[in-house]
Amino acid sequence: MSGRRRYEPAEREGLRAVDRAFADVLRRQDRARGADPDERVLQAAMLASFAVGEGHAAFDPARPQLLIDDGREWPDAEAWRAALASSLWVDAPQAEAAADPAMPLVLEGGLLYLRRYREYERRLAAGLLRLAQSDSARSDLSPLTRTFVALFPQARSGDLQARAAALALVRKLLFVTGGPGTGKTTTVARLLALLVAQAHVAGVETPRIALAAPTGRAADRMAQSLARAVASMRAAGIDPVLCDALPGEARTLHRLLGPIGDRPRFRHDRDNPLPYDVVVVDEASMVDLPLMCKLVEAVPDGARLILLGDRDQLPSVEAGDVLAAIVDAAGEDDALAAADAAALAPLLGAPSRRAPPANDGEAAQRQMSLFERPASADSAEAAAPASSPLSGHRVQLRQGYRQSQALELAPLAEAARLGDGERVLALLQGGLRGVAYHVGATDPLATFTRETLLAPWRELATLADPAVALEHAARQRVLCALRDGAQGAARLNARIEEALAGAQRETYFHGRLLLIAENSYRHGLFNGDIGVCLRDADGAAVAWFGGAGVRGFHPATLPAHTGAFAVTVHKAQGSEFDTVWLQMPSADTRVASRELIYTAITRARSALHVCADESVLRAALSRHAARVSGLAARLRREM
Ligand SMILES: Nc1ncnc2c1ncn2[C@@H]1O[C@H](COP(=O)(O)OP(=O)(O)OP(=O)(O)O)[C@@H](O)[C@H]1O
Repeated sequence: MSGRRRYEPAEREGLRAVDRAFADVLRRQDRARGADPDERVLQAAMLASFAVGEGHAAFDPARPQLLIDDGREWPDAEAWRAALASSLWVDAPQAEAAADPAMPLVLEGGLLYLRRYREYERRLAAGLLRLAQSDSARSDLSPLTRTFVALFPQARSGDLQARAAALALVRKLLFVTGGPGTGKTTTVARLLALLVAQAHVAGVETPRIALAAPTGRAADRMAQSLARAVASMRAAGIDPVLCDALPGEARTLHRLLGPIGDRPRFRHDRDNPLPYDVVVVDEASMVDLPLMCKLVEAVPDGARLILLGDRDQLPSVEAGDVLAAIVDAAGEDDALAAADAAALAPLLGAPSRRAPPANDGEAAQRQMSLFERPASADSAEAAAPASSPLSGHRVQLRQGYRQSQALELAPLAEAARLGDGERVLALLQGGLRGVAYHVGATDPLATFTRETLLAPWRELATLADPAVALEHAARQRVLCALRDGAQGAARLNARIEEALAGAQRETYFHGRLLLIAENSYRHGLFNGDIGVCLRDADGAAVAWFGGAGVRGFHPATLPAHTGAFAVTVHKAQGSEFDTVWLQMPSADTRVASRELIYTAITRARSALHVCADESVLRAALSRHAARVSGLAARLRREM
């Protein structure tokens, strides 16, 4: 949304003024109509408001400690829910019905929602189920076999990338998930070429394809990765007609949906859907509940939505843990259902020769499930649960392909993903190529690391060419768990600036890195965009940004921005850097989680420095960035 800033994590243990004001309004209205306010209801109302600020979709009366963990006594969850159920402020609509707009709160599935967020969740679930239930009519896929084999030579040996692409032919809704470098973009390039080929075989128009991502930076990366994937398809001899049909640019989701000034509504919605046949969204873990709802509603009937992402990354800063909820609803298992296996057999390989005739139902099912198991690492998987409408809509890519000679990241990322603190510490202490562990370090500017940290930025300050400086600007970042505090991004950034340019520095000194903190369509600058300040020959400061060409701005005209030598891990989502310094706080904080550490370390391309106390790392790795949400239950139709 133009002009809106993203909330960043701060160490905050108390309700906000806005949460108290909400309860005060309800209290005054209770009194105005002569009723005695029920303090348990008002307290829950405050917590429901606070919960949204903390990234939850709702407040769970059984888990108030997720929000405020100061040892206080809380009401009994069932008694609390009973009080809420009898309150005039709380609606309890049927699962698929809209809540009463006169009621500010909704109690559903044991969770207390602000009505607006309950509606986002309900509408999102309805939108996803609409797409999931409108799968393509089954057609004979044999005419695509030759193209498919050219695109996926490993298809018949259980290649999950091939499976994802094949499923896209029969699904209107598909989630392709996997860690960094597992080939999500590569798969999508090939999958899109396959969809184009399918249209050509069917004699229908080439599908209109849109690529989008939550931030400008992520959209740029998506476009670049896709361009590389298309170049490698051309080199492999894929039909140039298919390659030419793929889009060359990716947009932010806001741009795709079409903002209307600063209003929260978009030009494209259910009544005015997007003019595309295929919409692909990268970095889906960063998309929050309201935006995902608006996106899904804007996808027209009959069009495809393909979401790419890594569910182990931090959830969106704002409310909702949407990708994780979707993946939970789809089930961890991605074995092919029998009907899909049969439909995709011309591409992925025929069912076993021992397969019985198709009319032998039960036996066919048994035989098919032998065939369906992927030949890869997942052969131990159980059959896909048939219960969820989303099962069979997700493929999890598991093999990492991005090899770095310099950085041995994979075992560390895997241990962090699993929250295995002992293994992470053993790996860090044992020494991994490209990884430096500064045990107990609370300050990357301390003498023994100071010059290593500052050297790349001192070099940046010697550059004059904006394009070269911008390329250099992406090389190194300090990533912090928090924005505030001694090890927070704000203070560290200021100290790095002082170390580079002195206490008396000008605000826009030569070589200063900038981070845009809000979307501005007027400038074509977006939350998360990184720029660099350079002084021209006359000493005037110009802030340079990449994206659609190299563009210079007078710093005074920029939208809200901060320094960018040190940023929060949240702000770094969707970006990669040659060198990452992860600075953990000196004491444990509930903001630090395994998802935060996993996200931070997987931003590194060739070098990683970890500055952390062992106990802080252990505590963070033992914690999930848990979010309260009813989305998975709604998608499984359990709510
Ligand atoms: N099947 C494959 N065989 C060989 N190399 C592959 C394969 N799939 C992907 N790669 C290579 O692995 C690298 C990472 O691929 P890609 O960018 O598609 O991954 P990604 O999952 O989209 O990464 P990210 O999470 O960073 O966006 C690329 O260099 C790509 O060429």
